Formats: sequence, C-alpha cells, structure tokens
Amino acid sequence: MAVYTQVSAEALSAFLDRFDVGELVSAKGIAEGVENSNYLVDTTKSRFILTLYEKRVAAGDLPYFMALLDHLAGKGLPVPPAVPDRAGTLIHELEGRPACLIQFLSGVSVSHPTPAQAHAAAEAMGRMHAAAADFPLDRPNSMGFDTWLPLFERCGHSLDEIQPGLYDDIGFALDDVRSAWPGDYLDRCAIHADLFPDNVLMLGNRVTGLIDFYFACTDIRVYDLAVMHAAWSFDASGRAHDKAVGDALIQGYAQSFPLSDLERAEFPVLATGACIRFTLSRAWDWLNTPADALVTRKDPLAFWRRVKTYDNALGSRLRTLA
Ligand SMILES: Nc1ncnc2c1ncn2[C@@H]1O[C@H](COP(=O)(O)OP(=O)(O)O)[C@@H](O)[C@H]1O
Ligand SMILES: N[C@@H](CCOP(=O)(O)O)C(=O)O
Repeated sequence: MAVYTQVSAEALSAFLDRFDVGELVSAKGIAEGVENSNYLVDTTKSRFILTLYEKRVAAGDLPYFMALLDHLAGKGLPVPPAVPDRAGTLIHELEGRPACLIQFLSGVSVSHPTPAQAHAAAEAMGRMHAAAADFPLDRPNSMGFDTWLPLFERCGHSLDEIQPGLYDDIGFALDDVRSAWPGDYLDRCAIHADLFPDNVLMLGNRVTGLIDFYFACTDIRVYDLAVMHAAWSFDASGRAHDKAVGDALIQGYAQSFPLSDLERAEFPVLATGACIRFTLSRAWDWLNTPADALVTRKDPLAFWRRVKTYDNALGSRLRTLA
C-alpha cells in the first residue's frame, strides 16, 4: 500500500488551479509502490500521477531527479517528466509534503518477464544511458558501494535473526566484493539504479515507461545493467536463475549500448554487489519495520540466494586478482 498522506478533494482542486491542466474529475490512491504516496488524477484535459514524497526521498534531491527526467524525455525516452505549473515550477508542496504532478504513461509492469520483454527493457536502458551521456548534473549513489559496509555493520548480528549465520556469510561475500570491485576504469553516467520489473511499464513486448527514478545517481554505467540482471532473471524466491531472460537482457542492452570486454569481465562482481545492496537494504527494513506496518516488507533472502549464481564467476575473478 502506498498512500501515506491523504489529500482532500479541496486541496487537490486548489493545487490543480496552479496548472493549465483542466478541472479535477477524479483522484484515486495507487496501492503499488512503497516509497511515496501516489494518486492517479484525471482532469477534464488529461490523466496524471500526483506524487507526494515521503521521508525516504530527500526534498533536496528532487531537482536532480526532475532535471534528469526532463533531459531523458527531451531525447525521446519513455520517462515521465514533471508537469510545470503556469509559473514554470515543477516541485511544489501539498499537505505538508514536497509534491509533483507527473505525466501519466500507459502500460503495466510485468511480474514474470519473458526473454522478449527483458530484451526490450534492457534495450531501453541502453538508450537511456546513451541519452544520459551529456546530462550535466551529479548525484552520489546514496545506496552505492561505499555505503554497503556501514549498512552491514548497522544491521550487525541481528542479521542472524533473519537466517542463522547470515551475518558471517554476508561479511565474507562483502569482503570478496570489496577486494574485486572495479576502480575508476569503468565508464560512469547517470543511472536508474533500481530498474526492477515493477519500474518498467510495457504493452506486450513494447516498453512504454521507465519510472521511479528516485534512486537515480551517478555511478558505473554497467552496474545499472547488473542491478537489472539480478532483479529480472530469477524467480521470486531467488533460487532459480532464468538464463534465457539473463542472456536477453545482455543482448538487448548491447544492441543499444555496446559493452566492452572489460565491462563484461567485471559483470559478475557488479551483479554480486547489486545482490548484496538489495539484501542489505531489505534486511535493514525487515529488522526495523514492525510486522504489522502498512508497508509490505520485502524478503532479503530472495536477493541473498541470487549471490550463488554469480559466485563461480566472481571466484575466478578473485583468483586472477590474487
Ligand atoms: N508516470 C506514471 N505513469 C503511470 N503509472 C505510474 C507512473 N508513476 C507511477 N505509476 C504507478 O504508480 C505505482 C507506484 O509508483 P512508484 O514510483 O514505483 O512508487 P514508489 O516510489 O512509492 O515505489 C507504479 O507501480 C505504477 O503503477
Ligand atoms: N526495488 C527495491 C525496493 C525499492 O522500491 P521501489 O518500489 O521504489 O522500486 C527492492 O525490491 O528491494
């Protein structure tokens, strides 16, 4: 469920009066999502998403996210820019929260992507990276490589409440990833950093929307693809790897953005890092969200199990470094 802040019809009508978007017809809270409060808003002219940013999105980061969306949309990418009000303002305040009126995109997110859908989505990611090449702003990755060890330490031995021995197991894997993590030699650009299937809207095999840019940041470009590979090419439990989907992701991406030999060689360590990143963020939430909270806690072990799939390749990489 993701409507934390209620917006009254009166407040919404007054808010929409600032824009040239017609009159309010209806507004419904959207259940999907976990970070923000989202409403589907219909006016006499069009359909929009109203997002109120809750605590996990810092208001100070919104200008970066909105500038990136505007930049990508300007280059023809299917991303939803914020709609300016009559004064040209993109970021507002509503019910005490930062808020944006966002362009609505059609399509649905797929829960079990086929290889063809994975190919199309990764091809769109490659186009997004090509379009981001001249995006001038920077934002450090708030969930990047440097943050994993401190987050691991903050979770501490409570990790063993999730699964006995998990603290030691993640500690060893983190050591491996830290000793093999690529230095400054891989290209960096603005990346999405969370392009899970629920953040891609599709109609059949066509990508109609890349959404939820609220982890976007400057980081290693191919790390974005590694996150996508870890998120898309496994079953929900993280036990079964779907190689056809994984291969389709790599091929689809390479069709719009060529991968260098170095990027291919570093892929297993980047993907292991991605698995650890989502294991740790989910573990933190798991340990710190009451079981009866409105937000559904996501299973950290589903990402931890994925590490095994990348392990062999990472092991040989560590041996070549030794
Ligand atoms: N621009 C958009 N066009 C259409 N639907 C959207 C758009 N943005 C968000 N949604 C819908 O709202 C849901 C939650 O949005 P999301 O940004 O993923 O929320 P959260 O950041 O809270 O996780 C999405 O799953 C999608 O159904
Ligand atoms: N994709 C992350 C959680 C981030 O949530 P989102 O709804 O903003 O994509 C995960 O699955 O752990």
